[in-house]
Amino acid sequence: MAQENVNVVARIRPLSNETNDETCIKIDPVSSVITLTTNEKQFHMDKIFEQNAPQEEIFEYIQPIIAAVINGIHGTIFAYGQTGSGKTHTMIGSDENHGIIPRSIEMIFIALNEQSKNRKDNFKFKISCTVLQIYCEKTYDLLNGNEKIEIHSRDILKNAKEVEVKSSNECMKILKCGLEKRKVSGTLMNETSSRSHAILTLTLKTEYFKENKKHERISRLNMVDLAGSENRNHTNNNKTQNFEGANINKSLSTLGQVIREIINPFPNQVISYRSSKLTMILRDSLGGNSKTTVIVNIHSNSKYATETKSTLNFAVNVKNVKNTAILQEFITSKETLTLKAEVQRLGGEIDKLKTELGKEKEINQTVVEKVVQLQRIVDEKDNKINTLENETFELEEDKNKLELELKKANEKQKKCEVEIAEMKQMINGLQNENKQMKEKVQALEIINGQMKNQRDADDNYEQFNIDSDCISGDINCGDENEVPVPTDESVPSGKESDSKEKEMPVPMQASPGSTTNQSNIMNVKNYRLGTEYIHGSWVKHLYIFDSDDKTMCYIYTKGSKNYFVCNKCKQINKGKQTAQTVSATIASNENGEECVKLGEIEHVCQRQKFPQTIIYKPDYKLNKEKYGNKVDWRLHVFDSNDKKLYYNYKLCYGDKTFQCFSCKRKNFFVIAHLTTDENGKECCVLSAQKHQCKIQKL
Ligand SMILES: Nc1ncnc2c1ncn2[C@@H]1O[C@H](COP(=O)(O)OP(=O)(O)OP(=O)(O)O)[C@@H](O)[C@H]1O
Repeated sequence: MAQENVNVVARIRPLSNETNDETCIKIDPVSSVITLTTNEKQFHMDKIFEQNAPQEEIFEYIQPIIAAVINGIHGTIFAYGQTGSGKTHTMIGSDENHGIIPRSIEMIFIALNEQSKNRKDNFKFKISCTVLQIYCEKTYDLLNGNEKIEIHSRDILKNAKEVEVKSSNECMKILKCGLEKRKVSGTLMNETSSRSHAILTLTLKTEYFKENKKHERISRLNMVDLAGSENRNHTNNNKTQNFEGANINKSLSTLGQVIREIINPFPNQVISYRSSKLTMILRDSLGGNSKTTVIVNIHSNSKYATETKSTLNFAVNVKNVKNTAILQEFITSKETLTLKAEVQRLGGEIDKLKTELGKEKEINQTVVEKVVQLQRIVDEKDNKINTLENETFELEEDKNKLELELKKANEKQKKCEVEIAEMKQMINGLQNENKQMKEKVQALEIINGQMKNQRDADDNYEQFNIDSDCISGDINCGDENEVPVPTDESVPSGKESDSKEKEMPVPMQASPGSTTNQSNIMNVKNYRLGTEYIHGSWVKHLYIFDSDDKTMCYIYTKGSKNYFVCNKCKQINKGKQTAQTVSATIASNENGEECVKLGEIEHVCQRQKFPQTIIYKPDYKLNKEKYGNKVDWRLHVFDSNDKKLYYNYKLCYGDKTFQCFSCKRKNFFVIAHLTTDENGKECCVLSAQKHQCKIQKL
């Protein structure tokens, strides 16, 4: 890879029709030397095209570069010179007189099409173009709506729009279209002065197969029409044009500086390509991988001698720049190609999958959004449920409170009902007591009447003898015929018998059980005449009471005549004649008062409790109760005060005799009878025996 210098061509434009039309240079076309007449300084060129040199001649000279590009080597052609010196004329020309660019394009298409047609190595080519302009140090893409772009330091055209072109005409159309947007304005020096640097780049991609290997060549041809340097003394520009001119000069000055650095580098010099956009773009063209031809356009009027000198200095400098143009060919084996194709196919599949993944992502996104939406709804429902639960909880608390209050109220009501029931019972009890008291009063009145009658009857009192047969008899077995059944006249009411001990008449004089031989005469309050229900009949009795504790002392049963026999003694002394004198008689004393006269025989039998109790409804209750499969009659006797169950009797001995359920085994005689008293009133007569079993609750 040999280095070669940048090829520098000078093109002298025809003199303008200005007053001073003398030239400031002398040309030696053979030695390609230009001499400045002002100082006789010589400038060596590679080629000099004089004023009348036609466009074809210029193009013919630069053709080798175009050919190199066609063959895979980068090439650059750019025109440098003062404003109005013929740069655009040289590079682009006119429709009638094409410059280098259209001719190069035409040549490239002709050559490649010909190769494509004639070669047998499967030759193919592809051409694309970009058109940029640098205006006031900013880069614009003329094929993309003159959009401003940034130059990429490594891949210059990375951000530029690259348009594939199939023919030279198409390419020229696109080129023209782009260049129409180029910044151009009329100046004193040039009616159509370019105010920007225009860079057209053609990228050629060719390929062919040789020995089963693919040969790919990628080369670029940069064709640059620079904006012209300006001398203010000659331009008479407006403010904008002056500003543009200053920028152009600065840019060209940087180009000159970079060239000087390339040809005269300091040790470890870093070439300042990055100092301007133009030098960045021309980096490969100056000191890099490119064949480069610089056309310096010279306006040779002596008036522009300074500009010409500057241009010639630039030409001399750039001529010293060395480039190393390398063939841009890439050879690929068949296997690599297969692999590349596979990679490409896989890349396609990856793209496809990416697209599908994108869709799936979209779907997932939608699902996620829906899930989020549903979650939001669930959260809202949860909140509502929580609120309702709280309300339910509060309502339940209220309900519990109310139930508690209701329960208390019910209990209070029950208590009140119980109290009312108790009050009613109490009232009933009191009413019963009242009734009983009334009955008692009535009975006492009857007794009083009877006593009065008795007193009258006993006025002719006669002494009696006790019937021994009667005494020896058993009350349970045989004397019932002899015992007179109580009558209305002789028997006090059952209620009287039911009287409690505290209500019993209190003895006034002699104590029962006295051992004196004298007959004991007792006042009326110490005895009472009554009846006792024995074995289905009422037996007349005489009760004699203790004076101290008011309990009954002795009980006498009506004898056969007008006297009474001690019922107890009769049993104790069964079969003995000693009991015959234990008798009592109702009589009158010497004062005419009713009294009881006891027999003279010592009375030794034990004292007895009041023998029986007569109870009226509702102090007892007859119930039909079921015990297992049996139906049984029960008699419940109640306390007269609180109506609690007193004793529980079970039916036995016929349909009207009941035996205590609790003490029936202990005491055979604890029985009750349902009967009528001597007044025909329904009543219950409790056993004469002492009832010792426990009082039961109902
Ligand atoms: N060799 C030439 N033969 C005939 N006419 C020429 C030649 N060179 C330049 N001209 C004419 O001179 C005028 C200015 O030329 P041109 O626009 O190419 O200059 P320029 O260097 O591009 O100027 P600027 O830098 O201001 O754009 C044009 O009218 C052009 O036709």
